[in-house]
Parts: sequence; C-alpha cells; structure tokens
Amino acid sequence: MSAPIESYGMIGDCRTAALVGRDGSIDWLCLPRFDSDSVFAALVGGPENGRWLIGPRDGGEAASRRYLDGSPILETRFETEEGVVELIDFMPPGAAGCDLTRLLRGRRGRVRMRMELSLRFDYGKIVPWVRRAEVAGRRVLLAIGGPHMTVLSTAVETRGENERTIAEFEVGEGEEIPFTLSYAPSYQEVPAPADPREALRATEAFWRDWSSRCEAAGKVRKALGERAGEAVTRSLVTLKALTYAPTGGIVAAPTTSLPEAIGGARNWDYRYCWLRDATLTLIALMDGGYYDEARAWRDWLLRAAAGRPDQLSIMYGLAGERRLREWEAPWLAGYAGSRPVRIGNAAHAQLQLDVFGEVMDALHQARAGGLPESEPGWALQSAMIAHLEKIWRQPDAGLWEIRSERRQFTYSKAMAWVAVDRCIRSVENFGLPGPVEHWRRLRDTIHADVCRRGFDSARNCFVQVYGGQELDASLLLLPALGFLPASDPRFRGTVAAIERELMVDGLVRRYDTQETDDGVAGREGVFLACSFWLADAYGMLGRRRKARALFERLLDLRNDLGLLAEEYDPEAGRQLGNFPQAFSHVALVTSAIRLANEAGAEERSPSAAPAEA
Ligand SMILES: OC[C@H]1O[C@H](O[C@H]2O[C@H](CO)[C@@H](O)[C@H](O)[C@H]2O)[C@H](O)[C@@H](O)[C@@H]1O
Repeated sequence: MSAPIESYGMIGDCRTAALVGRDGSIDWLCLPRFDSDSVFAALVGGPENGRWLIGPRDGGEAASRRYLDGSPILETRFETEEGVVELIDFMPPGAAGCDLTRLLRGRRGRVRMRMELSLRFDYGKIVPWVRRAEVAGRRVLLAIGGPHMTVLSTAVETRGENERTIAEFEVGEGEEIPFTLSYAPSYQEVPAPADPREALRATEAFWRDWSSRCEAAGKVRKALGERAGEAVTRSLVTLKALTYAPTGGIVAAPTTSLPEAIGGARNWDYRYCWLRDATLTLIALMDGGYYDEARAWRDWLLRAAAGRPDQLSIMYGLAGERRLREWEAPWLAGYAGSRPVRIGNAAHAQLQLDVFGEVMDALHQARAGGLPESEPGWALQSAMIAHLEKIWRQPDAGLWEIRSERRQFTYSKAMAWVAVDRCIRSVENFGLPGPVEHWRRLRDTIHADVCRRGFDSARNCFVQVYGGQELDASLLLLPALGFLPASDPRFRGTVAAIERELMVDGLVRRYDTQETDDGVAGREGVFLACSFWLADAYGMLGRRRKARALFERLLDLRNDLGLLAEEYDPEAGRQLGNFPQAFSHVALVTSAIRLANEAGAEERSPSAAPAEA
C-alpha cells in the first residue's frame, strides 16, 4: 500500500532531491540531477523498485519530525519501547558526489535498528553489481550499473541478502552512526567519502545563511502571525531546493507521476524547467528578497532561449535541453496503482502563449527590483515581442497544457497583453529602446480582443475560451496582472461564477474536467494554486475576512513539514499530484505577502479599507 503523498518529507542539495517517508524509508531519488534516472523508485512502484530504509528493527513510524530551522535538513524521531533515536537526513549543497547523508543519534536507551538498501538503477529496473572496496582507508560498498556508481560509506557491518544490502545494529544513548551514499560516474575514480559531521555543519551553515536573508518572512510574521511567517520561510526554502544550482534552472517538482486522482492516468513528469513555473518561482524568490537566483535564472533563460524566438520552448531540461521525449515505464506499478508512470513530458512541444507574458513579467520585475541590466536580455525581449505579434492570434494549448485540440484561451491572450505591457513599461521606466507607440497600439488591440471575445456578457464573466461557456480559475489573476482593476464589474462577475461553479468544499478547481475536453480521461482534485488565487481575489475585492480565512484554510492543508503537492482531494482529505510542487508554494508566498501588505495598508489608514462584501 502506498503511503500518503503528504507523509513524505523532501531533502535536497539544489541539484536533486529525495523523498523520505515517516518510516525512515527514502522512496524516491534521482542521481545526480533531478531529471536523471532514479535509484530509488518505490514511490511509484514498490520496495522492489529501490529504496533505502533506516528505522527501528520492529518497524513503526516517526513519533515526530521536523526540519532544522530554515533548512531542508530533516530530523525524524523514533520512539520505541527500547528508547529514542533521531535520524537526520540531508544532502550537502555543493558536495562533489551528491552525498546523501543519514546520521543516527541515540537519545535514550538502546534501540535495535535495521538498514535495508535496495538500489535499482534506471527507474527501478536495473540491479547493480555490488562489491566491497577500500577508499582513502575506509571500507565502502560500490554499486555499479552502466554509467552509474553509488558508494555507501558506513562503519556498520552490512551483508547482502536477496539483492539488497542489510544491516542490523543498535544505537545507544549519546552514540552517532553515520551513513553516506555518494554518486559518481562509474568510469571515474571512486570519490573519497566526506566527513558526515562536517557535511552537516556545512549544510546547516549554508541554509542558515540563506534563510536569514529572507526579508518577506519577517514582514508576514508581523502582519499575519508566526504560522504564516514560518509557512513563507518553508515555501521559499522549498523553492530554493528546487533550483538546479549548476545552471540556474528551476524544476516544477522533484517527482514524476504522482497522480492527480488516485488510480487515475493524470500522471506527469515535473522534473523539468517550465518557463511558466520557473518565472513564477523566481518572482516569489525576488519578493522574498533573493536576487542571486534571479540573476542565475535570467542567464539560464538567455542560454536556453538561444537565437530565434520562434524556436522558444515552453519547458526545458535543467541545462536548457529541448528533447524531453515522453515515454512510459510499464514495469512500475504506479503510485497506489496509478498508471502509467511517465518519464519526459510531451507538453514540451506545445504552443503555450502565456509563457511570453510570464517571462516578460519576471524580467520586468527583476529590472524594477534593481537586477543589473544584461544587454542580450533586452534584445531577446524585443525579438520575443516581434514574434508574439505574429502569433498571438493563434489557438494554443493554454497554461493547463491541454492535450486535445488547440483553442483560443482567454488567459493566453491576456498574458500576451502582459508581455507587451511589460515591454512598454520597461521603455517608459528604464529608458530602454523600442517602438513604443507601435507596442501601445498592439497592447490596446489585444486588450479589446480579450474583452470582446473572452467575456460572456449574458453571464457577466470571463470564460475559458473565446465564445465558450466553461470557466477557468486562471482568470482570477486578471487584476493581479494589471489587466483590469479588481473593482471592474466584469471581474466581480467572474469571481462570483467561479465561486458558483468551480468551488468544491471552499477550494477551487482549475476548470471542470467534465466540461473541458483536455484530452485526458478522469477527474482530478482541487488545484491549490488556484485556491490561493481566489484568496488574492477576495483581498483585492476588499473581502479581507474571507481572504484571510481561505488563506488559513490552505495553510491547514500543508503536511506536518509545511509541504504542498499540486492538488488536494477534499473528500479523502489527501494531497494529490507531484510533490512538493513549486506552483503551490509560489502561490502561498504571493498570497501571504499580498495579505500582509493589505493588512499593513489597513493599519496605516483604517478608514481607507473597503467595506467587507
Ligand atoms: O493537465 C495536463 C497537463 O498537466 C501537467 O501540467 C501541469 O503542470 C505544469 C508544471 O507544473 C504546469 O506548468 C501546468 O500549468 C499544469 O497544467 C503536465 O505537465 C502536462 O504534460 C499535462 O498535459
């Protein structure tokens, strides 16, 4: 039986990430990059597809667990009749060989423990050749499969059993027992094991330094309380952990094929860099006060975009790779039987017009935030607008990446407006060169088109596609994008329609999968980012109490470690979809900052606060 998605914690080194269960089993890890083949795939299969368990010999789950302050270093506490043991799991950023480190600390009594390491390369399939060796005077266990090699270093006695490495040992009060699993290409020198205690010190220092620079969390804590401040810190740390440090790319999530409905086929690979998700992540990081990541991402974008804007992809590999061919791994049973497990993502070949808007908005905000100009950056933006001018009237797959026929999505057109608007603002505010009069006319044309064809005057709401009936929660973003003021009756009408038709138990679906033919069978959960967007819309409409109540409700849905997947099943009370997902954490940070700003404004001038509707 699969453990609930929200029962996992994530650890990572800004190159890849692992998911750790409450029983001390690492059920998901790809090495050495987020998008590499997995070595542990039990998450989307079973223990036979690879995992690394360290826990009490008699089994059982954590009594409690937490992240060490401002870091993705996970501490899992086991309490048994024999005593208490803590397991510290972490991955040092910048280590030569992706050193997944597990440090056991005896806190009370003497606890019998079990370790079971089952390495399966190539997404749970290939059993490696395992042998003992000595490196830098230390005994290690090498596991080799094709181009991959892992090196297990521990002082604990291990034995082979049924193609797994087993250890049974005891941890007494005050004792520390480390395990390190490092990665290296199999054709290179075996790396010398790092000192695990020193690695922990360095990892703690790295994250302490990073999270202490978070400007937004303090502001949110002051305005909305301790819980909201902590949620912002945790979300930003999670977003940082989803960045791929060597290139500046950002993944949408570290997993593939966690289902949007249990047992369903809406299972996708998120281990890539979407322009949409990455730019939204970047804006959240900048809102949090982090600009180094913004510079790294801007440079990543310039490299990935290459020389011709008509060749821009909507997503890339972590270093800007374009071929993300989608295939299925039939030997994996899927999370809770949800098949297929997909590797790669066919959405990479789609036309999604909104990405122009998201990219332009992020680059504009980076400029407004003081990021030093890069000459090719503006040249790329100007070329992108010239290309967008030619294609914005085309139907596309939309931000939800529908797999059926292309359509005239209202949100895509509104984002084309955003793209042109932000370029005009860059000319106006930063004196950059460009045919601004021409762009102003283009901006007006797109705006008029959206208001005429994307609005249903009979129902007084914006609709998902031109001339259609269906609703779409992305249209909650129109005022935040600057497309319309929130007070516009057409926006009020859109919020009312979404409340009527897309809400389930107070949370928001992105669209109705029974109404919209998105090319995929089955239903899905409510979409967490869209639910945060509704809270934002309430705030902008002056419905502050509702905004705050919805925001607090969404905070309740996080797991005990503060992590969110993409979706939620209100009936089952379970998280759904890839985990943890950047989109959801971005939306959390944005809502928190918005609510804090609104609360601040109200405090400064209480009489200016609009009446609660
Ligand atoms: O709903 C079908 C699509 O689902 C995935 O896309 C979703 O995730 C993306 C990454 O977070 C996000 O950018 C997009 O807005 C979401 O709809 C999947 O990646 C697609 O292949 C699939 O068609």
